[in-house]
Amino acid sequence: MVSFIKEGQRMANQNAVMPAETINMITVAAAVSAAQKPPVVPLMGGYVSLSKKKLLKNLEINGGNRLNSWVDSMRASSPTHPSLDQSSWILHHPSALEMFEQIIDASKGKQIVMFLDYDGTLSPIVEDPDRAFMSKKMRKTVRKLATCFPTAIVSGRCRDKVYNFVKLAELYYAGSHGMDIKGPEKASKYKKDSEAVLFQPASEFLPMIDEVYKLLVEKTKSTEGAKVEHNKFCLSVHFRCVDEKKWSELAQQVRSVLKEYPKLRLNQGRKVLEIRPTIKWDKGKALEFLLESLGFANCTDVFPVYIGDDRTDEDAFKMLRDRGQGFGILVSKFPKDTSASYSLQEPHEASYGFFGTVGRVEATPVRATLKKLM
Ligand SMILES: O=P(O)(O)OC[C@H]1O[C@H](O[C@H]2O[C@H](CO)[C@@H](O)[C@H](O)[C@H]2O)[C@H](O)[C@@H](O)[C@@H]1O
Repeated sequence: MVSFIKEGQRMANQNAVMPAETINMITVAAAVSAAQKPPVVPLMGGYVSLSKKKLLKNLEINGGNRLNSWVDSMRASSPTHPSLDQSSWILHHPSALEMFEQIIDASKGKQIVMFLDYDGTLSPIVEDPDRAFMSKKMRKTVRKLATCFPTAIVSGRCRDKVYNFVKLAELYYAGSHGMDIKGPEKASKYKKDSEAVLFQPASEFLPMIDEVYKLLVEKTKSTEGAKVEHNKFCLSVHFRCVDEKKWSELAQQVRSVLKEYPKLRLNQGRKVLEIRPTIKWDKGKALEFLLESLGFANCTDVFPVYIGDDRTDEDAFKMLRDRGQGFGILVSKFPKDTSASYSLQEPHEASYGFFGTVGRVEATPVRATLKKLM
């Protein structure tokens, strides 16, 4: 475990952290810029690339009004505001179900490792974040999948909470956007050594996160429908049940608290603002860390598959592209700029379609091997 921790710390500290403001500005400006442009067909699976200078200029054009930018960007990324052409997009991000044979061909002779986001991927998006339950059928499918491949859940949620939804002890869990990673309690058939995995690169931020949580709860209580969720190493401020006319007000409340905490940064998700430490760690780094702890650090015979629906999943999709291994699948009914290679329309497509098919393909040789042994 010690070696994983050291390696993880090295990975977390490797690059100087960009000042929180710069990161925020770039994130926001990218979204605003994309929303302002006419429909763009993304390059094969890639982001529309914008220079940093251009992004900052876009921010100036918006009068430096970062609050409205967050709100605009939240509207723009909401499925009710699609900005890309559906038919061109699907050509570049074909359905993972339809491309199943090609995907399986590409993974031949390699160890598939599955990474699954939770909200919007394994569970449907619902109004109350505490009631985003996963169906029994989905749980059964994920359980089956984990008997075939090493499987990890990678979520923005606090690890305990996501575990309570999924309830499968045999999985790896990366909560708080990958800042809280834990391996299965029981020995895993996939792990080459017996050391348990536990990695928390942002533990020094716990007192600050607790403090900001209390301040945010107090500050936002006047906004009807606002909800602050404590995700251990990060926080979520939910906009979903707030009247859209009040979104700017809520964003302003969040900003007024956050401006006193330059070591925390803000990202925008699905009708949510997510607050997290400015360490250089995200779902992509978590994916890399998990591959390493499973013994696949410099392997060419590993085939990671990451399925997710949100902006934060893009870090993992991009990591796979950069490594040139496996691929990402974006769960979305609507076209979005993405580094994922394939798409699925709904969470249930992921479960009953794609996972089920992968499970069946892998189960055949497993069964045959067992028969030989008996
Ligand atoms: O990384 P994820 O597992 O996708 O977590 C991202 C956020 O998911 C949750 O919020 C989203 O789902 C809620 C329930 O369906 C929905 O009400 C909300 O509007 C969505 O943003 C979770 O509550 C957040 O804490 C996570 O950051």
